[in-house]
Amino acid sequence: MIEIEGLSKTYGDTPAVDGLSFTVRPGVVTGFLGPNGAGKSTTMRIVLGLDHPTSGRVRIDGQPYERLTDPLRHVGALLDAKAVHGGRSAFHHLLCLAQSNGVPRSRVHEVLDLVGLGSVARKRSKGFSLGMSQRLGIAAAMLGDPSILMFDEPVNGLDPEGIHWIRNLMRDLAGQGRTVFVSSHLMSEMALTADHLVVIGQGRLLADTSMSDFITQHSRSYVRLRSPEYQRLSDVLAAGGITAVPGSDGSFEVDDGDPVRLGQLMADHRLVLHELSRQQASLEEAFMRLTAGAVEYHAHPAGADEPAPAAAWGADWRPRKES
Ligand SMILES: Nc1ncnc2c1ncn2[C@@H]1O[C@H](COP(=O)(O)OP(=O)(O)OP(=O)(O)O)[C@@H](O)[C@H]1O
Repeated sequence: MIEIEGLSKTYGDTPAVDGLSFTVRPGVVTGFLGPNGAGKSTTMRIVLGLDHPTSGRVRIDGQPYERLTDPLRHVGALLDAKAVHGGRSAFHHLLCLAQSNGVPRSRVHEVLDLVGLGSVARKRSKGFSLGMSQRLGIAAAMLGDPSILMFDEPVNGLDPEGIHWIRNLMRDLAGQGRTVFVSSHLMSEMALTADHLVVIGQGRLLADTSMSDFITQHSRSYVRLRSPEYQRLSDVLAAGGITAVPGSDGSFEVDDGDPVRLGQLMADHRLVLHELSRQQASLEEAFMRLTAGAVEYHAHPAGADEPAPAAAWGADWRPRKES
């Protein structure tokens, strides 16, 4: 596992990471989320010993990275897909890594086939597309058959087939009992891939929880009802003591409503419904609500003189208490 304890990193006056503590466990895919500049890449670089923390410590299977013998056999990482010597072929790039980590040559062929680059193994990597470079980076991460894998934005540049492939790969790796730690800004993809989430903002920990708990705690859940008899629906709800707010398309929304109870109530009043559906916000909505106050970079709305105000949406929203 990866254990991070009281980690801080300051560049000049900029605190990139600020007192972070969390543990990434084996057997599940852990998503690492945060707005731009939140400190995700800095944290991952420190885990790999590529940067030194200002304070705090990181342990990989109980040891600091520098103490690992043949580190590629313990932890494989994809941080920057384009950080490859462009004059080298995919095969030679991987062979150099293999030789310096006591990995047999045969494994190079294995990982090239695994990521689908077997047919271009002898081509120089400078001609590779972003998606091909990502696949080469994933091959490098897998080279030492490590128990811990870290991927920084691995789906960046991949086509839909590639995205599907890496989603299954990460889930398979976790299913084999490995530790999989992955950052991405693609929330829909993260929702399908990760079981657990670590969310940071401005270098600080905002959440360390399961995917389902994160969505439940940081989003609104409600039941939507729609009927051709709008006024009768409103009256039946009010008579039943149910607080409902008008939604779009002539619907009503009942926060934390029970669809069974609502359906029975409507049946008792012989009211025709065109919709009775439970609505749960997406990971994207939950993420935006949680991090609204921790977003550093805001776009200027077209034609506006001022930038969009920080935390404009969701600023007054509070996470629900755990029951
Ligand atoms: N080498 C560096 N020198 C100075 N400042 C840095 C350096 N690396 C990162 N930073 C700063 O540290 C903060 C965190 O950056 P980091 O790249 O870790 O964030 P991130 O969460 O990975 O962002 P993104 O999602 O945009 O990739 C930012 O303010 C960034 O400008």
